[in-house]
Amino acid sequence: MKIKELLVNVQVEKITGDENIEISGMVYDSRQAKQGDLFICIDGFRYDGHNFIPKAVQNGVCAVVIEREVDEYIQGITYIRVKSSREAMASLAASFYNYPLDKLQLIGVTGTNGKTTTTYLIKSILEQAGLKTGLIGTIKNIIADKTLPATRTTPESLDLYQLYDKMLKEGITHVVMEVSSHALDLKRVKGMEFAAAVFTNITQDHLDYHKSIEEYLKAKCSLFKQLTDQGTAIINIDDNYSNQVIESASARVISYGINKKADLSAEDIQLSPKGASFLIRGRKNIPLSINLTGEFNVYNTLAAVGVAVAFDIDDDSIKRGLEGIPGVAGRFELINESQGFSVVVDYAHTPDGMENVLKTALEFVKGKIIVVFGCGGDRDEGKRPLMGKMAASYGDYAVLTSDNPRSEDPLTILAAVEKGVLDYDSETPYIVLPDRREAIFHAITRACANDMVIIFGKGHETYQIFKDKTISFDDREVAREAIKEKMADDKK
Ligand SMILES: CC(=O)N[C@H]1[C@@H](OP(=O)(O)OP(=O)(O)OC[C@H]2O[C@@H](n3ccc(=O)[nH]c3=O)[C@H](O)[C@@H]2O)O[C@H](CO)[C@@H](O)[C@@H]1O[C@H](C)C(=O)N[C@@H](C)C(=O)N[C@H](CCC(=O)O)C(=O)O
Ligand SMILES: Nc1ncnc2c1ncn2[C@@H]1O[C@H](COP(=O)(O)OP(=O)(O)OP(=O)(O)O)[C@@H](O)[C@H]1O
Ligand SMILES: N[C@H](CCC[C@H](N)C(=O)O)C(=O)O
Ligand SMILES: [Mg+2]
Repeated sequence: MKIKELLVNVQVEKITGDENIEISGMVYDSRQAKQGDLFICIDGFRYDGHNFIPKAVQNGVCAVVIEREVDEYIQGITYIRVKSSREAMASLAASFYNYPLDKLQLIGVTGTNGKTTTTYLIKSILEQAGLKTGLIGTIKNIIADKTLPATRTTPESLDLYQLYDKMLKEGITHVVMEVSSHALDLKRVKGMEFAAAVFTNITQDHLDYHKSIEEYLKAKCSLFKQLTDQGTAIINIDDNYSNQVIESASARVISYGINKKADLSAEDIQLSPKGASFLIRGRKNIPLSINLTGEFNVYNTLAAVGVAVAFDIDDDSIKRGLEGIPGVAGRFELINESQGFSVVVDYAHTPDGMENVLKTALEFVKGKIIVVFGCGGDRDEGKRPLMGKMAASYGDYAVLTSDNPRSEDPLTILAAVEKGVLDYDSETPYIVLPDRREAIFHAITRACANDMVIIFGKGHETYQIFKDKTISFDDREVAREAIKEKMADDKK
């Protein structure tokens, strides 16, 4: 494709060099550049992509997109200067892949918690209705029967278009994706129009990035300005910020909730460790028995039903779709080795997520609740004491441990968490064990009949990120090992 043709929807400030040259691919990372590629320079948080132009040229790129003047203009290379490289990337990718979104129905899910779960529920309903649905999100990206690894919740615009293109080639008609606040702020979904957008909730997280809850909310709200004219906003009316989200919606709204009057609500909610049963009321009246527990999953279900209403899906498909899901990996996943106590691996990594799960556990756990958790390094520091407070207020015993310390010292993170435990309630017994394996073994060794050990924070993750290395680590595998060892010891 000629550069000139690619630039139709891009606001170009200046072109230096030949705009008639052909490009064969696009990249935003010099390390991935190949012969004939266009390299898009992004001025990032750690590096400035403009500094890697010589490296990209060495790797064969014939053109670059820049957003500032550079010291040296290499001969034979076409330079396209734009106002914003990230915005230009989204437009360039759309035209490079020949506008796949013209033929796909896009459904976006945003909110602090519940995005992954809700996307799986939506996919399941749409597929029961016979609609071929692709999925993009935290755990993995799914295209028909293929799965592709996910490195982030919402990929960069270029990677998104690559996925849409693949999906279209596989006959997919609907795409359900998580849209993180980072993605909205960093223009990863710039220019993409959504047929439906879901707002799950906003609670404390990511204030390292957004700096204030208002900025965080503003990023989330922007998704609802990207709805098509016939699109639908599906909004959790019980959330404190729902009004602001509704105000920003450029299309019709379907509300859902349990406490306030809503278009879709739930009644007669019964929870057990294995699932929940309830009646959907309002725009749909459907009795349901799902394999996901907790009131928060009733909310996620209502959100998915809202999308089904938007697409005019029949009740049978909705029921089969929701009841057919066995659970979502690492979300309240029960680890069962026939031990006499329960072990749960859950991805809660915010105070609100923890509170929801702990409140759910209190509904049916007869013994003690033992909580194993930590907080991510290089992430919102404000949530650390708050998560400590949740463990102290709902747990009977807390094991504070590492959860992806990244560039930080694990003990510094744990000191902030410990402060939350102590400030809330100095009576709750706890121990600090930075080694996560040791922490999980310790918790499981202490569990007695009818207790529940809840291991928070890493869910489906299969790694632990430290300053200098990333190691393989899977809470579910380690928990199984610990249970088996305890059962063998108990027999002795
Ligand atoms: C805050 C954030 O999102 N940062 C993302 C951002 O980083 P950055 O702008 O700082 O990029 P950078 O590393 O400084 O590099 C600048 C540019 O130089 C390029 N480069 C760099 C080195 C080199 O040798 N050659 C080269 O060309 C890079 O490819 C990039 O284009 O752009 C990078 C490239 O696209 C991303 O990898 C990086 O995500 C990092 C890994 C990250 O951790 N992001 C998290 C916070 C995130 O996005 N999370 C959300 C929400 C999670 C949730 O709650 O669900 C998500 O959607 O996953
Ligand atoms: N609707 C909800 N409200 C509050 N907490 C929830 C909700 N749904 C799930 N959770 C909790 O949050 C955890 C993460 O859920 P999920 O992966 O669906 O959220 P997410 O928004 O995709 O998270 P991420 O931001 O990491 O992508 C779950 O393990 C559970 O503890
Ligand atoms: N998407 C979230 C996931 C956090 C999961 C937790 N294990 C951590 O590493 O903090 C983030 O990147 O903030
Ligand atoms: Mg997610």
